[in-house]
Amino acid sequence: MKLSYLLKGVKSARVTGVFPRRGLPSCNSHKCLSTVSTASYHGKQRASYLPYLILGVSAFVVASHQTVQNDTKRKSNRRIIVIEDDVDGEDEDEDEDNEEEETSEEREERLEQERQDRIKNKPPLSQIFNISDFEFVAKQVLPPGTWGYYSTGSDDEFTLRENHYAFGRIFFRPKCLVDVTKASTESGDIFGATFDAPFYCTAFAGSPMAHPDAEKNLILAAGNEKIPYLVPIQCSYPLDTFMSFAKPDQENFHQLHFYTEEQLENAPAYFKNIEDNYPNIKAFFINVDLPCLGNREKDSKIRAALDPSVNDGLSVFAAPTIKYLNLTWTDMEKLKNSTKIPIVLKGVLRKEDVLKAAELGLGGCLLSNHGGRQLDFAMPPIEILAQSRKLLRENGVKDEDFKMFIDGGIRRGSDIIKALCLGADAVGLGRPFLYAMASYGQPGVERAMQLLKEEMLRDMKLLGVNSVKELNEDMVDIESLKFKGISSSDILYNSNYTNMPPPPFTK
Ligand SMILES: Cc1cc2nc3c(=O)[nH]c(=O)nc-3n(C[C@H](O)[C@H](O)[C@H](O)COP(=O)(O)O)c2cc1C
Repeated sequence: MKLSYLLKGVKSARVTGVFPRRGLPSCNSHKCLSTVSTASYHGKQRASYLPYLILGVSAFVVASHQTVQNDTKRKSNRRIIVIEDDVDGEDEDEDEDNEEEETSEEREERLEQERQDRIKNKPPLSQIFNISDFEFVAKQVLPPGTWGYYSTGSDDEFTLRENHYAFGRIFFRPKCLVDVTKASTESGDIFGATFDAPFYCTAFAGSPMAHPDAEKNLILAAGNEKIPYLVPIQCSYPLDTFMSFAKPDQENFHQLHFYTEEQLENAPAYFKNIEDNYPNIKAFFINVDLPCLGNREKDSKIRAALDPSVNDGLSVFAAPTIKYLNLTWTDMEKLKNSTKIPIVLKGVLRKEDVLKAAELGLGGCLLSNHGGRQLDFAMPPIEILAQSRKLLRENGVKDEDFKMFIDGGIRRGSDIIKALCLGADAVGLGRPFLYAMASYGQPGVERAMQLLKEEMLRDMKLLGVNSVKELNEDMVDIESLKFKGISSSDILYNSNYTNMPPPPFTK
């Protein structure tokens, strides 16, 4: 294997999709994502990485030699081949020469061609076994600028990682000898609706960069799988067109945020329109986590590395200048009094605010840190959930009177079950469905939903429960939940452990 190959890794390309039809800044020039020079970026890094890499690999070879004599020769030979290839530098020089000769247009074309090849040769859906597989494929087929926008967290991304890792600190206490032949993932009652499973596709901007049909994939897949979709206010279709894609009996939620005082003043009229014309929208989820935008540094860095002159389109998402309306509890009370549809606060991050929302008579809270994209070091929602239900119950708020949702880092059926055990009525997933859509369109989103249902059902049976109603705190051990950032590593075990292979590309 050659160093040049290792360093090239994921290649970049020009964006081919269109950005929003409506409501969002246009990116039709594609310049914002005409990324282009991942290779030259990597190229620049090469010179400085090379000595370290050689030193590192050499040290590894020496260490292996001392510890495992018998096996050393074979192993080190393999490693040395890597080094010799690189130290020898023939291919490397050749590559560099080629790069020097290549104009930026040629490079752009080559990178785009390479991405198109990956799109053509992507693994069939039948090779996708879990949500991480979708992520792997999306990372390969999306232009790097788009990938950066989707995958970024804020600042150093502690919260982004903790969202997911927190689930790894909860363990199950399964019951044995239970008849689970009738187990079902069907949700409980959520604002008068029931679904095939208690998870939903959450609201996110930027779908048109993933697929030309954008959010249409999501609402159709959600309808076929009987899963709720949190229809985003930043949808790239006008609301009436978009809702016409839904099945007549398909029930959904609607996410809202406000940019201006005028929009806030017009909210009652907007609510009335929904009440009169879209009775299948069962709740409004209003953002309370957007007094300003988080510092999505990875996104900015990737774009800057790709093209320092880029200053339009997508950058507006990460720009500190974008202004949302600074809502307060007083606004929320007025909003609540202006509609019959239950209001859920999206982005609550402390149990005291959950109680306040319940006392205000709101419909529920969605514990969310925006997928780690707003305040870094905000707590993982699953941990706040464990505290919040307890506080609500202590204050006499019945579970059925106040709905709890969480999102962020949920990637497995077991994560969904853990959240239900700790008092969630349903959980939201964002990037998983975004990546499934980017890689495979509507069938991908449906497959992602099916996988989660299958995982949920299997785990419920293994837990010894038949329905989501039976999932409660007694089924989990959360002793370690509060110990954030701690990971134990069994080096011996890990050195023998083989990583799960990613889904194979056909070429
Ligand atoms: C690319 C992207 C765009 C998003 N845009 C919005 C948005 O416009 N409004 C909103 O309320 N949340 C938005 N979110 C946050 C999601 O609603 C949700 O909180 C988050 O994705 C959950 O984390 P997960 O991606 O780990 O599942 C966005 C998330 C992503 C990844």
